[in-house]
Amino acid sequence: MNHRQGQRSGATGVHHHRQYSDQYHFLDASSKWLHSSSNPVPPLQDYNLYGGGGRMYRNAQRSFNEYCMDPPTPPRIFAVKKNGGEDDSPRDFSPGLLDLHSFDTELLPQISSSNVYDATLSQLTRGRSLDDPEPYFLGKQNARTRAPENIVSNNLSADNAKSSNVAKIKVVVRKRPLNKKEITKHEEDIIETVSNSLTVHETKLKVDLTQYVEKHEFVFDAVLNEEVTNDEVYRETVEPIVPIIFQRTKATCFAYGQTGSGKTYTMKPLPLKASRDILRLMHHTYRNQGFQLFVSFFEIYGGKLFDLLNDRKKLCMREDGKQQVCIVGLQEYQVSDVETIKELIEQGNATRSTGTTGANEESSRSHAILQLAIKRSVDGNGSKPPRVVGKLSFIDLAGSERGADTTDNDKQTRIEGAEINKSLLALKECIRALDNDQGHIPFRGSKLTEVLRDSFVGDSRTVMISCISPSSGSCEHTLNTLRYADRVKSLSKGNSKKDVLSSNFNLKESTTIPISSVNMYAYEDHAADTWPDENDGDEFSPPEDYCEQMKPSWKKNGRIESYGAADDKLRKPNDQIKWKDIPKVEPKTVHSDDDLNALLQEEEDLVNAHRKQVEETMNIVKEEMSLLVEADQPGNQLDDYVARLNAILSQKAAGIMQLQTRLAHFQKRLKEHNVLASSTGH
Ligand SMILES: Nc1ncnc2c1ncn2[C@@H]1O[C@H](COP(=O)(O)OP(=O)(O)OP(=O)(O)O)[C@@H](O)[C@H]1O
Repeated sequence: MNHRQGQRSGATGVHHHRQYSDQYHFLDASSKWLHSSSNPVPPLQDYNLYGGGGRMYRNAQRSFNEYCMDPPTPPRIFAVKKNGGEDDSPRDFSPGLLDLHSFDTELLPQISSSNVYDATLSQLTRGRSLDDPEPYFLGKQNARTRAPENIVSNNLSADNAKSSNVAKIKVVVRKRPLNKKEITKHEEDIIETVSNSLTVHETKLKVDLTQYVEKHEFVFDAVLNEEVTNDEVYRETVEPIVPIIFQRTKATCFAYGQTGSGKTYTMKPLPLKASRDILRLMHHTYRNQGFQLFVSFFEIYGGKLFDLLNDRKKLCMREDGKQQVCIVGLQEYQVSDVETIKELIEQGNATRSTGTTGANEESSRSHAILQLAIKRSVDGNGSKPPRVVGKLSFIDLAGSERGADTTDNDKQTRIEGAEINKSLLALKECIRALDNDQGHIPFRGSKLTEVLRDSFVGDSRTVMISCISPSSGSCEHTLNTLRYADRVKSLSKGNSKKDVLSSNFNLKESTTIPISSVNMYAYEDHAADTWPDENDGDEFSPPEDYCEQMKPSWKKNGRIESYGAADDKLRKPNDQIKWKDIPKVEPKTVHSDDDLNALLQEEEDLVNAHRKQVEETMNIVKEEMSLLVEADQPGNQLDDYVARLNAILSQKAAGIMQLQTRLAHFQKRLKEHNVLASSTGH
């Protein structure tokens, strides 16, 4: 019997503590009490009380995360106040707290958040216990009638809390407000959000030119509407993963969406907010434990790496004997205050290559990766270089709409677009593999996924923020973005079909990738610690002939094509196309990296051919419409009508046949991969 069990007595397993002041930890709405240095968090002991609802809940969750990183002892009782308080909104608890839910003590809903502190800590520090009847703040007696060991055995150890509290893949959608341009053009807001679901109201035309609205409903882990602030975005996305990177967990968070949808607006503040929290943890929770924070920032352009904090020095990526990826020569800065981090981020952003698209003047055209690495000295006296404990990288990958425009005459722009599309395809494969705990991760599909290699192995987390524009003019892109997000979400185990409530599309299972740009925040590797020396090797110089310093030529010559034109050309594929015939690509389909590359290329070709076919179909439909109008006119020429209709139908049939042939070929390739992958055990 351990110390804790020894403290229990009676048939109900009730605790009897009489020295309360240092035995309770209260997590209330008042973050000043929780986090201020003048009022440090008391050591967590037997009882922990969490408030629920709105800000109080989030603070509770944050503190819970912190606590679970390094609990002195497993907690005994968690009290959760829910469905009440200031915002009075019922809330679901996150998986981590859900575990606690069945063991909680519910506080009376009428106790407001601001009163919880008074109603709890002040009571208990005055000598009352949760064991004592205290109707003032205890609603139900759950905690006092449940055996404490149930709580201990229900995943409240640090490790379990770590893995259960933050979902492996989280998909969040953020809708931005209509901008001035859209308002001037009288574009409508077609996105309706309710809780974690959203509906796209797509206006469509029938053949007789009458309008109708098609609704597309989606459900995600969270849907953030136009009123949600960047602070709230942070709390919903990155904040929960900050504490776990102290425990060797890798996290990937990326924003995805068409140009101008708000990716940069959404992602830009996140690294700084994360740094602030990391430093706070280092200075308080992990004070004197030897943790250090390092910042690095680089970009991938045209498959090459450039250091954004070192005069755009060209970098090289190498793999060590353990297949750890490292970026040779990447400059890392040790930081201990938020101001310095801010300056570094600004410096990197200013160095980053951006270009102007028709839709967004500040459009980014490369993938930028900002890393926050947490390291720790193992020997305590600083004689050995610190080793990486965890890293959180913030990646901004953008500009792929230009790749979508197949009519783009600018070769450079087309190459950029193709590279980004390739990244998206490869990323999807990696996330698939990640969520299926596959041994083989197809990270070689693109430079981006190669760099992110370590994000896809071991205990890692992925957060994807899908940014969407609310305007009717962006409907096609918005649907593409949401389908991609939905596809990523459906990769989560047990999530497969139920996520789309009533989608009219069969595209969900298709092999298409929406053509949109991506911004990512991602975790990067521990590789710098293991290459070229297996044990430490934090600092190393690149081989001279390996990394020559040079400025990219596109810096002077690059130009960005107008994006707006592409908008009209992209249309949802005709529903009659038998997308449902396309087999679902299971993760096992990947055999080797070369195979994957070839497959990715074919997928891209198929998508391009499909797009072209849709464009042609649009033209044909226009022709058909005018033919119908003519046919309705008095005195029309029947022979002429029949001949033209014949020609149109033949043209349509030929286009469909062509695409079907290509599709059948691709299906065959997918099957081959599947067989190969199965036979080789991948
Ligand atoms: N949630 C929001 N609230 C207010 N303004 C927003 C929001 N999201 C985006 N904006 C504004 O919309 C414009 C475009 O946003 P942003 O530059 O973030 O787009 P992007 O998706 O990063 O585009 P690109 O892919 O071209 O880089 C900016 O002026 C930004 O300030």
